[in-house]
Amino acid sequence: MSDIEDDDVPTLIDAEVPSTEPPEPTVPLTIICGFLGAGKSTLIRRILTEKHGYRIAVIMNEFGDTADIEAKAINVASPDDPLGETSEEFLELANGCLCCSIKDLGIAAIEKLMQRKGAFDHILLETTGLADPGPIASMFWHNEEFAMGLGRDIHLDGVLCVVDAVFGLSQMEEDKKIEGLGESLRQVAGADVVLVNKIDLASPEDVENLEDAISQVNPAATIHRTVKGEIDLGLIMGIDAYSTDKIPLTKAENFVDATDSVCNEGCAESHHHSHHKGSHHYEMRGISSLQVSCPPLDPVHFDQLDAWIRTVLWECRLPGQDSKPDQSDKTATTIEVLRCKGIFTRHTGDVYVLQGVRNMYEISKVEDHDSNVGLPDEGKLVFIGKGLTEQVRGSLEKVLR
Ligand SMILES: Nc1nc2c(ncn2[C@@H]2O[C@H](COP(=O)(O)OP(=O)(O)OP(=O)(O)O)[C@@H](O)[C@H]2O)c(=O)[nH]1
Repeated sequence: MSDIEDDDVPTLIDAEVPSTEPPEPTVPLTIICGFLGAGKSTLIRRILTEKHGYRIAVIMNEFGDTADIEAKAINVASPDDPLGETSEEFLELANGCLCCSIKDLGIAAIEKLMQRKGAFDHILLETTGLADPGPIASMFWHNEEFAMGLGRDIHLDGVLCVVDAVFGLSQMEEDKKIEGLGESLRQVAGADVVLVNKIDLASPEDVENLEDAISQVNPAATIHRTVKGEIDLGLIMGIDAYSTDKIPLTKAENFVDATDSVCNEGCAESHHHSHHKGSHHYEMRGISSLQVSCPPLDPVHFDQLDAWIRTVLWECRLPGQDSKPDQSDKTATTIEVLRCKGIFTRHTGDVYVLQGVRNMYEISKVEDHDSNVGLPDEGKLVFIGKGLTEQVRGSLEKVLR
């Protein structure tokens, strides 16, 4: 007889078998910001009324004119509210879009919208003309609270900024504040896609100058020219600008030539602003960008890059610098990164993507990249923000080589 007691007989433990079901897809969310009067409402009105085949939920601060104009087309559908007392919160439109009005960007309102998940495929979130999209973007990206809740249903697809082709340049130039940066520059800096709208009212030369200024502030944004927000919605939605597990097409293009812009006015070719090529440091009114080539990184250099980003984003200083510049020293510049992106390889050949919004960032390996998406010969890192001087560039280049 065995001396193993019954109790000792190993029993099978119910191990949690990983589900083979693919995770539920999350709904992409695009933040729309724009200069005052640039044409945000016009774009949104178009989206809410035209037959385009997309089921989009648009969240706006107030219905305003949009709802008045579309009142006849609106079918207020609220089974729980036959009297329509709360009908101003959700309106289902004839073209399949859902219009939602919220007074603030509180998570609760968006949660309410998500109860209608399945009724739409994409969310557009309009901000007021003066909003800095950065804090809103970070609310939807890598925020622990968000990840536990709404993050299971929503992912940030991109930030779209509408700029007035006529007044945009002067708005950007005038928009300097004694302390910090003006909102128009923050909007351009934080955008993944910029619509230069009202090009029917501006000369081609003025449009080019404006696009140059936009590229100076944000070389990684894709620029499209529009009249009355007329654009293929596929160019502004589903761009996956914050993805860390694949390389979005737009981004790869941007990294190959960050100053290309595409015209939607029947103009087939991209516009090249060749005088910026080869330049790696741009500056406009305190806000600037750094674009640095990145060779394949061995483990030491990879760790150095990670530590560099951590120090710059979290401590607003360069590694090796004791502390952030003394606030009373007017000549010293504090570093403030608003957005960073990058694609690079490690010495093993694995491709990595860097994504960052303000002080949050992620470096992740691209598991399965589409070989059709051309990678640049060398990796590229782009930082957009304040105080990104030549000294900062030198410091970054030093840790990479
Ligand atoms: N000529 C021309 N007018 C335009 C174009 N886009 C918008 N407009 C007009 O410009 C004015 C302002 O447009 P809106 O769409 O209200 O601008 P907005 O960005 O929503 O404005 P705010 O919310 O007040 O900041 C309106 O009278 C529009 O009809 C365009 O491409 N060309």
